[in-house]
Amino acid sequence: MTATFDTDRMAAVIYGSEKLASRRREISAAVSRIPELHDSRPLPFMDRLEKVTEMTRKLAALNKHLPDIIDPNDYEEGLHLYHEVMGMEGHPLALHEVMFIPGLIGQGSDEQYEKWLGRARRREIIGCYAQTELGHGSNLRSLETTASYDPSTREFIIHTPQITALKWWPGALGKSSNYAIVVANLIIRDRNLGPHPFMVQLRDEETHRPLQGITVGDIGPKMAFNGGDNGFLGFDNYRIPLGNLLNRHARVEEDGIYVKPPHAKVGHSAMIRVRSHMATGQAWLLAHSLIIAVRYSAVRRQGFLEDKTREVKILDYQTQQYRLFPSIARAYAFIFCGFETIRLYDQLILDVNKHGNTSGMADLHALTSGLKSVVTYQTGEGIEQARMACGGHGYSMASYISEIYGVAIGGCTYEGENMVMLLQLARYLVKSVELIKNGKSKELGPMVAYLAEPDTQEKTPLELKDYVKLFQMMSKRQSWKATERYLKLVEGGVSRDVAWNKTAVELTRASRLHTRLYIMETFIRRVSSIEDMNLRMVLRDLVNVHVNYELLDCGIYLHDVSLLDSIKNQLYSSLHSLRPNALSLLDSFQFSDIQLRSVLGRRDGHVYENLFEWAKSSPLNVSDVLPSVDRYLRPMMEKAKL
Ligand SMILES: CCCCCCCCCCCCCCC/C=C/C(=O)SCCNC(=O)CCNC(=O)[C@H](O)C(C)(C)COP(=O)(O)OP(=O)(O)OC[C@H]1O[C@@H](n2cnc3c(N)ncnc32)[C@H](O)[C@@H]1OP(=O)(O)O
Ligand SMILES: Cc1cc2nc3c(=O)[nH]c(=O)nc-3n(C[C@H](O)[C@H](O)[C@H](O)COP(=O)(O)OP(=O)(O)OC[C@H]3O[C@@H](n4cnc5c(N)ncnc54)[C@H](O)[C@@H]3O)c2cc1C
Repeated sequence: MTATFDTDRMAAVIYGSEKLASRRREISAAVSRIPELHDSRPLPFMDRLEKVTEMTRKLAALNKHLPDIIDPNDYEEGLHLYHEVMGMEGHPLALHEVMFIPGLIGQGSDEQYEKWLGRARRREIIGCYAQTELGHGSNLRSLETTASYDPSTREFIIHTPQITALKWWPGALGKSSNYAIVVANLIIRDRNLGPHPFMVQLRDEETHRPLQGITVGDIGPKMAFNGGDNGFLGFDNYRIPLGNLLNRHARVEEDGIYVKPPHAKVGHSAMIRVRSHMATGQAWLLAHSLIIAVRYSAVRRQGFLEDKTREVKILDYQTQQYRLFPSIARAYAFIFCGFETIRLYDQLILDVNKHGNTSGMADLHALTSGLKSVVTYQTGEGIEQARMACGGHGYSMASYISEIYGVAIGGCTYEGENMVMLLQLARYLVKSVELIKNGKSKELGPMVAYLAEPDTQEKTPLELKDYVKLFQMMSKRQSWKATERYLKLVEGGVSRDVAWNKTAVELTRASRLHTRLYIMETFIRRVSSIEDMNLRMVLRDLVNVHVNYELLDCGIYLHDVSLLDSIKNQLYSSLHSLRPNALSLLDSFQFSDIQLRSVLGRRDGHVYENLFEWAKSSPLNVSDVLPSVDRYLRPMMEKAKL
């Protein structure tokens, strides 16, 4: 089937500009010409140590070739080059670019930039972000690592009081990093001033051996990210200079006077940054799995429809389309709302760092808390459907989908466990409803203004604005329902914390609906702004799949469920309309075969030949008879014959 649009033009929409889309193609082509940058053999055949070694080898090779391939100051080009060469299984710089440098930029003073930023950017030093501990990840107020100020030497003494205080999980901490931003409780004269970020050297810059007073290592294999070295870290009264508290916002004077930051949570900026970027990151992961599944579904033939002389492509089955197409729509929706969220984050950082204006922090915190939770969960769902859509071959590592799944669902946990983050957004929604109840609707931010709208009669949606209206109504009702349930318990004498816990499931439902509404609205807004009519029409088909699917999926929140019948019919017809363009919508992401690392999803479509070659290359097939057969199996069978 031929598509009705040009994939290069769609790539420009996906990546935000024609220039970046074409630079991505050039970068992929450049990488394909440099064998040193390719995996030396398929990653799924490697054990953990081999993977870590392979990632480190490629990283060093990449560092060498990088200036010939990209403009080192261009973040987007760099990101693409990294994804192409390093893939998604982790590497020594994984946290350096994502949290260490941004953490330093967000929290460090100009003087501290002078000291560490250039060195970090040149990769003279490698850093990570060490916050989570063995005993606590979500509840930052209970972190146990301390940084006690000693005015006599103008030093902080960093200490791990017990095993639960060991830092645990930080990416690239175990074996690669020689520096870390360590989040520890600042203690001055026995007063605990809460978690603050400190720049800490962990290893000797010459020998790479841990410094005296530091215990550091790898935490072992994980569901994914096994090319990376997530680590543990302990401190035994380890001293660092006063100047190592990252002090753009909070300061300690030499005599121990504490100067507090303009907002209590301004030190969380590195986390907010990652959360703001997660919607686009997860969209790429979802798109990775979908292109594998859709390419395969366009090759695989199984069973018959009308024509009994030729089996049908499995992509023509309505169930296959229902399984895959709503996720294609979500991948696009996540990208568009992701870009919008990144813009909001960039604006906030400018406001905070340049003008000391922190007024936008609560809004962005609420938004990104909900967004990271909904997007990671739905991405996981979509990838798992993509795997099942490939039948048995999806289960093989040749598809690479299980690796993508493992990486993606890590996002449900890191940067704030999803339930915990949904409850953060819920605090914002409850406060908003309380404002309305107290006659202060004018104080509502634009994203929650709909919570004050009166209920109207539900009617079959005909235009996109009708879908938005219905979604707003469902979301509003759930926010009100959850808030009223919570307030009733409080009014009945239950403590706020217990009342909150007794309402928590309803609160998370409200957060999900609010976030899904935001995703839907940004998707519609972006598609409506596209000038190229050809592209806009295709994306409009995708939006149709999205709005109908989302509404059906949330149908239990409607009062009049009879509406669902017509929505179902609209969904089935929009799936059918999308079929000719489904593959090209994913080809528009322009992932190279090198980047995809999937035998099943290669561009050439020679699925069976490629699978057979892959199987033959299995290390188990190096000899016809394995030593384990000689050692155990044959003697066992011989014995049975006696
Ligand atoms: C193309 C190919 C693609 C390939 C892609 C490959 C992708 C792979 C990507 C890999 C990247 C991997 C990177 C992973 C890195 C992971 C790193 C980490 O996980 S770092 C550790 C992260 N940890 C967390 O996120 C911890 C979660 N917990 C918290 O954030 C907080 O504790 C909390 C938000 C749950 C609560 O905060 P707390 O400080 O305890 O606040 P209070 O309860 O006291 O609340 C008071 C008040 O403040 C508000 N609040 C909280 N945080 C913020 C904030 N940041 N900004 C503004 N306001 C905030 C909170 O809501 C309360 O408000 P109130 O008005 O009182 O209701
Ligand atoms: C792949 C990966 C990479 C990571 N990288 C880093 C890193 O680079 N640096 C770093 O510092 N950390 C990192 N982490 C750690 C990560 O940030 C934490 O695991 C995460 O914040 C969750 O904390 P936790 O593990 O303590 O879970 P817990 O908080 O113990 O969660 C366990 C369960 O308890 C529930 N729960 C907890 N609190 C509440 C509550 N208040 N209300 C309701 N339910 C609750 C949760 O919903 C969850 O179901 C990484 C983790 C992973 C998986």
